[in-house]
Amino acid sequence: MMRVALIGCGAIGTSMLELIQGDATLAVVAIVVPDFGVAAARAAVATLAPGAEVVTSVPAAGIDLVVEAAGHAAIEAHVLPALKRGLPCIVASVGALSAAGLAEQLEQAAQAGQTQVQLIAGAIGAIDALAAARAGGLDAVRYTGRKPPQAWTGTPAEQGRDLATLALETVIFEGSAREAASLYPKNANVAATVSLAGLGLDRTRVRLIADPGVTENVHVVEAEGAFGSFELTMRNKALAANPKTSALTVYSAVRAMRNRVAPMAI
Ligand SMILES: NC(=O)C1=CN([C@@H]2O[C@H](COP(=O)(O)OP(=O)(O)OC[C@H]3O[C@@H](n4cnc5c(N)ncnc54)[C@H](OP(=O)(O)O)[C@@H]3O)[C@@H](O)[C@H]2O)C=CC1
Ligand SMILES: O=C([O-])CC(=O)C(=O)O
Repeated sequence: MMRVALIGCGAIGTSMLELIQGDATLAVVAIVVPDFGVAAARAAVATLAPGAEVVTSVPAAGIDLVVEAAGHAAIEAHVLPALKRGLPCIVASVGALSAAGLAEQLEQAAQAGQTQVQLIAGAIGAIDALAAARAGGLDAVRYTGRKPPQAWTGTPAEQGRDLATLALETVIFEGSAREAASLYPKNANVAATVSLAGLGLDRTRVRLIADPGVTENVHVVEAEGAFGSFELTMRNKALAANPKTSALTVYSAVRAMRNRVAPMAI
């Protein structure tokens, strides 16, 4: 039985707990949330993970794996120290690596702890193909993220426009994956993932679109290189608890956890 510390108890965290309830190979024994979130998290996990303690940092002992589903700030606060202590970590907030030096810090921490940090594919597919294609050389990688207007609330997309009354699809951002991930920390983790698997944060072109004509989170990746080319379109259903976040992110995190304990991984 693998003992897991889950960082974050929001839309992804609670859906993960629901999905792995009763899984004999995985036990979430600790749930890490900010100080002010402890009471709410205790209520939320009372039935989903009654054996888990709700804490404000990863416990010093009794943990085999750390799974982050909290947000960019949690990487520095919790993932870096856990790696240094030798705990393997699974990370959903891949966009955090857009911050200068953080990718290198994660690598150094994992080396110091003789462990590994795994960046999950999350809401996007074809990361395996893209990362493999990189070995042969990539020429161009473009990512387009299209979500309903309400998914962009609380972001710079609100500047100069009223998302609630948007009538036409509107490009709210065009630029590098690094800028996208840093300006839209809750909406453009996928941009960072695609770029880290492919041409890097600065050479991957990103477009983000608020579109009143869609109900799903639509992610498109176009890649060209020595391998040939591909175009991928994902039409992801969002989690009811958070319109910014695709349900596939939860399934991706659960897959990563199960692959750690399964006798055969795919
Ligand atoms: N790779 C991918 O494809 C995707 C990645 N993501 C990433 O996953 C993150 C979580 O998504 P989602 O669950 O929908 O978001 P929610 O806002 O629903 O939940 C976030 C949770 O994390 C907690 N939290 C926030 N900061 C910290 C911290 N420093 N330490 C511990 N816990 C913290 C929050 O606590 P409280 O409520 O008390 O503030 C809350 O419980 C996103 O911010 C994004 O970075 C999201 C979608 C796709
Ligand atoms: O869940 C999604 O559809 C994508 C997302 O929010 C992100 O990339 O941060």
